[in-house]
Amino acid sequence: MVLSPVIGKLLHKRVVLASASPRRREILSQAGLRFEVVPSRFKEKLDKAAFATPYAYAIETAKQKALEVASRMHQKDLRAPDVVIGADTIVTIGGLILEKPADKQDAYRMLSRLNGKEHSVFTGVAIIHCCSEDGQLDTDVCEFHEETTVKFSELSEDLLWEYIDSGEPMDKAGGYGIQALGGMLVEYVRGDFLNVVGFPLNHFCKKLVELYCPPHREDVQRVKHDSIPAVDTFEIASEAAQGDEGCGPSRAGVHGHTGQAPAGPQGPDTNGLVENPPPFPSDLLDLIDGFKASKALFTACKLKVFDVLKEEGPLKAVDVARKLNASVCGTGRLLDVCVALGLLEKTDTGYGNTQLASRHLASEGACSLHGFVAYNDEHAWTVFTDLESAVRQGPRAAAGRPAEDPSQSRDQRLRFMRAMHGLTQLTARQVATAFDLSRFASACDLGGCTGALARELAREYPRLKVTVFDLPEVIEHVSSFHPEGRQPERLRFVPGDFFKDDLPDAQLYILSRILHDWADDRVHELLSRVSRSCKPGGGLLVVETALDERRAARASLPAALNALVRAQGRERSLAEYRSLLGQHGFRDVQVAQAGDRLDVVLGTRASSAP
Ligand SMILES: Cc1cn([C@@H]2O[C@H](COP(=O)(O)OP(=O)(O)OP(=O)(O)O)[C@@H](O)[C@H]2O)c(=O)[nH]c1=O
Repeated sequence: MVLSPVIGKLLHKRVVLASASPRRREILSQAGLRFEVVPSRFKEKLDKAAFATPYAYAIETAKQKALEVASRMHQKDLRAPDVVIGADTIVTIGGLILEKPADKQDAYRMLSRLNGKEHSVFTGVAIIHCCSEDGQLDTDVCEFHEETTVKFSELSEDLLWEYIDSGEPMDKAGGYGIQALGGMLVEYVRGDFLNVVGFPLNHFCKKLVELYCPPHREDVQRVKHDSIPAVDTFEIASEAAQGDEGCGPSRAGVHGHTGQAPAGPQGPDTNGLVENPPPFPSDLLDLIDGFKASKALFTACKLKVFDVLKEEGPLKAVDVARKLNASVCGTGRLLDVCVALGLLEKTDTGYGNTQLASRHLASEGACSLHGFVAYNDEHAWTVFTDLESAVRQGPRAAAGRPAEDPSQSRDQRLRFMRAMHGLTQLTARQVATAFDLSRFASACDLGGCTGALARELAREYPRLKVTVFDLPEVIEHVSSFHPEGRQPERLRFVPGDFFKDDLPDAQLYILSRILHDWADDRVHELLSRVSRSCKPGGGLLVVETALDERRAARASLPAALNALVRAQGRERSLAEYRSLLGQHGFRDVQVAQAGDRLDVVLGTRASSAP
C-alpha cells in the first residue's frame, strides 16, 4: 500500500537506493517506496575541514555516494536508473564529526564524548534524477539535510562497555543505534527520530512534493511552509502537474524552482476559487496495472528465473539471459520488474531471489507454488479473458471441473494436480490442526488428489489411517508427486468416482476444496452419499474459502469469479455450509479458520437419518 500519494509518484520509476544501510532500506520500504538497493562504493573520506558546516559535509558525501552508483549503473547497464537516492548520517558534538567507529576503543571514545550531553545528528540526502542522452549520463541533483538533537543520560563505564560488547555500535554513526539497545542511552530527542535512525522520511516527502507536485500559486498561501501538505493539497498539486505533461520533476522542479503550474482540469471557477478535485486514484491505477504484475510473475516462473537464481544467484542480467536463452534486454526488464514487485533483490553482484521467491516460486520444494502459478498462467488466464461472456450469460453449465473433464489431456490434468498439490501443501498443516481430530481412527479424503492433505493428517495423528479417494486418472499420477517412493503405511489411494462408486469406509470424511466446484443439486447429491456412508458419531470435514463478511472480500472474490467462468459451482457463505451439513444429518457443526484464506467446518453424524 502506498500511504503517501507523493511516494506513489516514484512507483513507476526505476528508483535505486545507493546505500548498504538496512535502516534506510526499511524506512523507505515501509513508506511504500519500491526500489532496488545498490550500495555505493564511494569512500567516505572527504576532507571535513573543507566544509563550512557539518551538514555540508554530510550532503556532499550523500551526493557522492549517489553519483557513484548512478554512473556505475549507467556504465554497466547502459541504462541509468531514473532516480538514485543517497544519504549520509553523522553525529556532531563540540564541532567534531563522528562517523562509524573503527573498533571498540573508537566506539568507547565516541560514546564517552556523548555521555550526559546533547549532540546533533545530521543526515544529508541527495535525490539524483538521471537521464541518458547519446550514451551520456545527465544528472540533476536535489539535496537537503535534517538535524535532530539527542541527549544522552549520564551513563556508567560498565554500561557503556556492556553496550559496546553487544556489537551494536559498530555500523552506526556516533557508535549507537537509537532504534535498538542504544535507545536506553537516550534521555530525549528533539526533532525527527527517523533522521537519527538514518533517513529523514518527513523531509524527504516534502522534497518530493516540491519536485513532483509544485503547488498552485493560490495554494502556496494555504500550505504552511514547514508542514507536509495534507493529502488534498498533494492532489491539487498533482492534478495541476498532470495537466502539465504528467506529474514528474520538470527541469525547473528538480532545481527547486516552483513556477506557476497551469490550472487543474477543473480550473478556477468563476469566482476565482479553486475547487477541490477528487483524490488522486493511486490504488485504482495499481488495480488497473495489476494484470501486468501477475503476468510478469507468471513469465518469470515459466522461464525458470527463480530456479536459475536459486541455484546460481546472484547473477547479472546478461548471465540470466544466457541461461534462459532469452534476450538480454528483455531479461533485464523482466528482472527489474521482479525487483520492483519484491520477488528479486538487486545488489552489486547481480540479481538474487528474495526468500519468498526461493521458497514459493522455484519449481522444487515443499512450499513451491510453481504449479499453481503455471495453472493460473496457462489455464485461468485464458479462461478469465472470457469473464465478460460468463457474466453476461451466467455460469457455463457445460464446463466440468478440470480434473473431471473427459476431454482434458494428460498434461492438463497433471498441471491441475501440480497446482492443487502446491496449494494444499501450503495449507495442509493449518487444515489438519484446525480441529482436534484424534478421536477418529480412519479418514477418507474425497477428491484428495495427490494426498498432500492426507499425508499431513497421517503425520499429525499417529493413529489415523487415511484413504485418498479420487478418479483413476488422477490416482495414476500420484507417485510422481512423492519422489521419495513409498507412501506411509497408514495412507492408501483408492480410485473411484464419488458420484458413482461406493465410498470407502471411514469414521471421518473430508471434502477439501470440492463443494465450491459444484452446483447445489450436485452438492446435495454428494453430501447425501457421504451422509449415508458415515456412521453415527462419525464426522464430515469441509474445507473451503467461504464468502464471509469477516474476511476482506478480496480473498474470496477471485474464487467466486473462478466458479463463474469455469464451471457450474459457486462459492458459499459459512452459514450456507452449516446449513448444508445440517440438512444432511450432521450436528454440532463447528467452524474454524485455517490460516487467513481457508475455513474448516466440522460436523458430527447424528444417529437419526436426515
Ligand atoms: C545515529 C544512528 C545511526 N545509525 C546508522 O548509522 C549509519 C550511518 O552511516 P552512513 O555512512 O550514513 O551509512 P552506511 O550504514 O555506511 O550506509 P551507506 O548509505 O551505504 O553509506 C546508518 O546506517 C544509520 O542507519 C543507526 O542505525 N541508528 C542511529 O541511532
